[in-house]
Amino acid sequence: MWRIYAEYGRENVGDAVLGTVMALFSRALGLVPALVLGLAIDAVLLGTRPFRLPLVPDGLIPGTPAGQLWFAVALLVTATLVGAAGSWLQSYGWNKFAQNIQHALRVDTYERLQLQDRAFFDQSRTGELLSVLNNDVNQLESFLTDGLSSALRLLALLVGVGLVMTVLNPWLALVSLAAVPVLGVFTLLFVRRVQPKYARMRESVGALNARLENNVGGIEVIKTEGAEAHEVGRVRDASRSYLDTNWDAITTRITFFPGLSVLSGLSFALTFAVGAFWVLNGPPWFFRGTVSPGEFVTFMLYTQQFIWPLAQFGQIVNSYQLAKASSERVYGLLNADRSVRERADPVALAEVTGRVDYEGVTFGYDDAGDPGESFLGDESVLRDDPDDAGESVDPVLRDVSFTIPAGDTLGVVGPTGSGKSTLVKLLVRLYDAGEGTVRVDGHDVRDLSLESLRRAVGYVSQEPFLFYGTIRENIAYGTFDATDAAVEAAARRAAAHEFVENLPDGYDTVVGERGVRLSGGQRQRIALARAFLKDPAILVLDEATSHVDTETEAIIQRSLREVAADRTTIAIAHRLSTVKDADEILVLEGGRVVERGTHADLLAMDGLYANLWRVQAGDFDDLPDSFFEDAIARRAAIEGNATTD
Ligand SMILES: Nc1ncnc2c1ncn2[C@@H]1O[C@H](COP(=O)(O)OP(=O)(O)OP(=O)(O)O)[C@@H](O)[C@H]1O
Repeated sequence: MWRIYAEYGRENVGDAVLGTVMALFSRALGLVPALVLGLAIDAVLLGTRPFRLPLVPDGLIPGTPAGQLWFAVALLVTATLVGAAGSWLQSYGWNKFAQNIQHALRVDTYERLQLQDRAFFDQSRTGELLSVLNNDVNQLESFLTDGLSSALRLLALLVGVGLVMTVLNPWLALVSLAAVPVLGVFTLLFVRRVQPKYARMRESVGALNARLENNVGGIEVIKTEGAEAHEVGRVRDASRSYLDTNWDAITTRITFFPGLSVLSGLSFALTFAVGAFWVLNGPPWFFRGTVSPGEFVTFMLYTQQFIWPLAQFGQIVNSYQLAKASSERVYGLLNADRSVRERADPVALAEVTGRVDYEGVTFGYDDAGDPGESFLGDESVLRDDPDDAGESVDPVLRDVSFTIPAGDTLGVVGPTGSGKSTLVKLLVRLYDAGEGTVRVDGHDVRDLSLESLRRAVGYVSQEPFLFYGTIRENIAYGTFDATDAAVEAAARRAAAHEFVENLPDGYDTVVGERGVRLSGGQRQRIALARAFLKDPAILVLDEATSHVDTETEAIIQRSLREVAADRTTIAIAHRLSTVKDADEILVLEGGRVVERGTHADLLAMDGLYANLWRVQAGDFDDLPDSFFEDAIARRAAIEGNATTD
């Protein structure tokens, strides 16, 4: 928590100083009424001491009792009004301080989150991340606004009122101040008990958010599977877990506050008893001196000002503990380690020719960061099944080597789960290869600046993501300064222009969250248009046309021939006709390159590719029995693998 003050407080220190000065000022003014009241009783009503006030010249004080009374009233009113203005400025300063810090922290945390590698997101639950970015950052508000200012006010009180009380009557002050160490010990006990409870409570908020976010995202499956009751049960469990952890913290907290009040009340009663005895019978025990009724009233009012805020100390400690639990989660995210990092002095690719080399590349998803480590520590609820954490899985790519000369097209085919998508994810460094090297234009991708690497590569994934917004915004995503004409030209190439034109608002049609208002094939064409508009040196198409009908695909293929003519292209496809004209085709099986060559070479080899080609041509009769046996074995291997993932 203190780190937040150190790192973010500096820029907003002016607001904090304003808040603090005003807090102390209004607190000091708060001392005036009691002093004036006690003086008025003794000087005006009882006439036992002269009407004199510290810091006020005697010349200003009226000589008659009536004048003194009105003077006292005027002082009371002025102190109240000026105190209120001071307290407004205090709130203004501290609220501004808190809001600005939260804003900066939220943006920094998001920026840091964006830098995380893909493996981090694979291991994290979206709802949990949102919970940290939102709930935990917001949770800091109460302490940032009030915590430090209240603590400072309290300190000023302890010192200020304590001093005044000591000056007024040191013996009686001793009786009142005796409560301080007792309350301190009591508070310490509370902190020890409540701190782990708050940490658990914040975790269960995260888990509940993750569950809710997951369910809203998966609403279609929930409905089509008729799983509503099942999901209500799971949400109930997550909510119950939050309720239980929160209730546990609440019961501790609600015992603490009355406990503090009792201790404060006892201390107040003790001071009253000793003081009243003193007024009536003279000093008790070894105490010395006299106490007038007016002094006694002043003293009791100060004691009240001193004791009850001490009880409020509990509130500060409580909001500190809550904020601490949240700040630990925020810093957990800010400090989370990354495996994909940029070198200190990365090479920026300027003129990209587009040569790509893979050299002995081996990769397994357990290379991509230890799934057992979470940014929230061991007790994280990020993983559904923590027992699986850290389990080693077989490499997904094994010793893969190939070269794509600049401007060539590489087709990648192979059975499902053979590692095709993984292969291209290493090119854009969504993950880093465990062994071996991936090079672009002769540079190891790990030496390149991520910005220049990703600018050089246009990547259309299997399930493209569209943002909530218009079609135009989605196509121009990443090429934010594109003109409308360029957007339209890219859409034409991706065979998207016609359907976009037929939408009610054309390019200004809002696609809904994740593009839900479009069909899968339409989404793919928007993503293709996005890549065409980016005009990268290397184009990666991962099943980029799998959802479009064959007729539309033919149109896209015609454009692609033109688009791919002068740039390096990697095309992954199940539909072999898509890659038939590639300069080279790699056939992956179980993460290994098992065949390579042109379409004609591969047919001539009469291996896996030739058999897959027969399958797609519908020539099942020409397939050897070994093809089916291998396919069944492959399925079993993939499914076996999936259960250990
Ligand atoms: N994020 C991930 N974490 C762990 N394992 C993964 C992850 N993504 C993929 N895998 C596993 O890696 C293997 C290869 O997956 P990949 O997506 O590269 O295959 P693919 O050949 O592209 O399959 P498809 O043709 O079905 O798209 C699969 O066994 C898959 O279960």
